[in-house]
Amino acid sequence: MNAAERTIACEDIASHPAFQPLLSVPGVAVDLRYATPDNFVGRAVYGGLDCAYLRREAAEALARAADWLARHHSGVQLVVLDALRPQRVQEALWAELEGTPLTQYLAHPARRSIHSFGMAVDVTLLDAQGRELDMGTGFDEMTPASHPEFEAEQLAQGGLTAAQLTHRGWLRAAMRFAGFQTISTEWWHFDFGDREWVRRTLPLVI
Ligand SMILES: C[C@@H](N)C(=O)N[C@H](C)C(=O)O
Ligand SMILES: [Zn+2]
Repeated sequence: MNAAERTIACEDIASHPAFQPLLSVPGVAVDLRYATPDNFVGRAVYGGLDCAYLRREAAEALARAADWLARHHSGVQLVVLDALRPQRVQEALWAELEGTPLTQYLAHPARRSIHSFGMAVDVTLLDAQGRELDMGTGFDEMTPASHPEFEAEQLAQGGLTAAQLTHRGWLRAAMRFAGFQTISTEWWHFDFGDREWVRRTLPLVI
């Protein structure tokens, strides 16, 4: 397969059989922050693009995570903050942070984000009233308190509370049950499948 065959234009996703709309995933709310100015860039970076999709296998896994939550924490629901993110948007996000230490919170566009294959998702939890559960930091808050790897230290130092870590634990348990993997720097980010396999094998959405 050559490079052109291994890319899909975001504009063609709606009719592509490998992708599933997020709105069809049962038990999951959708609030794509990069489609609004409520993100670290401060403007809607998706423009007119419809990015509310995941690859089918990741969407099915998200439905399993939602089902696990419904069974274990009644009234608590997943809300998707970002999912499929075309390569052009990853490049725009990178340009915002380039030259700063905050690039540690982004996949380099040349290496490819798992989001750009439709195999990563940013999620948090809503309570029964539709309010976000307190996770200690907000989505894309690029500070040590957002790092799962520092949670024990943050708890000991009073930077995070036990309740906040309990909420993160519910989210992580649901997502891991469904087959997602965590990363060390962002509590909200989950990848589906082996990252290197995804990068080697799946078509990039541009
Ligand atoms: C920017 C942030 N929300 C994110 O998704 N980071 C990961 C690591 C990525 O860029 O793939
Ligand atoms: Zn992410």
